Amino acid sequence: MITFDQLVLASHNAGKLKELQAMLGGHVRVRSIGEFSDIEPEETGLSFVENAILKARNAARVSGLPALADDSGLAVDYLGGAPGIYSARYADGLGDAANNAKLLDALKDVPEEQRGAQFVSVLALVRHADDPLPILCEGLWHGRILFEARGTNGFGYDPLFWVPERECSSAELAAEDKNRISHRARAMAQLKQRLGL
Ligand SMILES: O=c1nc[nH]c2c1ncn2[C@H]1C[C@H](O)[C@@H](COP(=O)(O)OP(=O)(O)OP(=O)(O)O)O1
Ligand SMILES: [Mg+2]
Repeated sequence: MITFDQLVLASHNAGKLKELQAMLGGHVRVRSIGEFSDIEPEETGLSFVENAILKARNAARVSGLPALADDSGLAVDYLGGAPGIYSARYADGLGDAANNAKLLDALKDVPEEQRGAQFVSVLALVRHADDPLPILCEGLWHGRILFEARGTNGFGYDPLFWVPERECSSAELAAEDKNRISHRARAMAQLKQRLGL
């Protein structure tokens, strides 16, 4: 079993960091990549897995600590799984509001029953930068894309993601509730099991 007393979170996204900290904070001392570097590695992989490993290795390299990365995104059925690994860059780097506007526009004439989507999270944990055996965990969260934004909690595509099991949008969930049922929560539950936490 892997043991360590500190872990660096390899994310530059404040919303994601907050969620990962809330899920892990009680178990291990969590540091943030921002303490070590402001430079975001280019996400050149073709899969969530490749990008998660790439971000984790980069964080381990700059920090000298074990590192955990999340690569995540929204896969929309009607769009053949897009924006997927390109979710953060969907509107050419213009940010969450532009990404959400572009998605609403792409689905503007699509009826409710064809608006299915999944959030995907892959977590990669490396013990050091060259770790030959990263731990990988994944989580999916099924829902639907709304016709307009609802709610102000969370980040990213949360205002557009309808959560059938709660009958509200992801941005209308309290943080603690989202952190129990989200894609990231599911991946994290697996990771904790793997680590014996
Ligand atoms: O729970 C979520 N609620 C709403 N939106 C979400 C969620 N989870 C991922 N997403 C969206 C945000 C971003 O558009 C993309 C992740 O992109 P991704 O590259 O993994 O993260 P990022 O660039 O924001 O930060 P970083 O790479 O430094 O961890 O998917
Ligand atoms: Mg990113």
